[in-house]
Amino acid sequence: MQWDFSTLIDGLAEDYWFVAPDFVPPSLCQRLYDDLKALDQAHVLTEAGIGRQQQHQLNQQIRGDRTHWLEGQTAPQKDYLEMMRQLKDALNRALFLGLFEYESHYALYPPGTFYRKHLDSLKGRSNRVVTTILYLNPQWDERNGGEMVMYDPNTGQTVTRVTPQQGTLACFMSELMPHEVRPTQADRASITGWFRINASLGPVIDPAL
Ligand SMILES: O=C(O)CCC(=O)C(=O)O
Ligand SMILES: [Fe+2]
Repeated sequence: MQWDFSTLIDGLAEDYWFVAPDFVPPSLCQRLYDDLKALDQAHVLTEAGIGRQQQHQLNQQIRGDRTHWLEGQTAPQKDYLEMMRQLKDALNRALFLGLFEYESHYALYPPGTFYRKHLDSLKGRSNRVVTTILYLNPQWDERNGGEMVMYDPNTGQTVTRVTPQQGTLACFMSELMPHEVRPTQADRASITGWFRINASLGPVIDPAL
């Protein structure tokens, strides 16, 4: 299947962010959602940490989700990673971003959890360039909260509030757009991913986690 990313690319180029409901078809979303639920039932999701490796520290005050890296072990993961591969190529062709790879994880926020306002990439310190988030819950009830709120980097004003409804894709420049996950009152399921540039130093390459 060939995906058309022209509206996404225009939005990203103009505003540094893009959000579209029903961007990913329900059939693929539902297969991903079932895949995530099966992983959760198998108790393989891990509590998310802040930072990597040595700096990795659990911090429930900042974020409360459980995650699992997508590595293409199942058919729906393969299909989604193929879609993101096409998006990477389209972004590189249109915007010359030099994106090198895509790392992504399932995330499950249990009731009462959130992710405080943050940037996905600190200037000059990370190689995450573009963030993508696909929401997986069918029929999200707005009374459950759990919106993703994005802020203007200059004014701090709210730019958009995104309901985590199945099929909605959000996309933004990782270094620029502060955002947060408001407290959720129901299990909230998504796939967060980052397109990265290659931060290789000499012969040592820097693979995705
Ligand atoms: O799930 C979301 O809406 C955002 C998640 C997020 O900000 C992150 O994982 O860095
Ligand atoms: Fe984030």
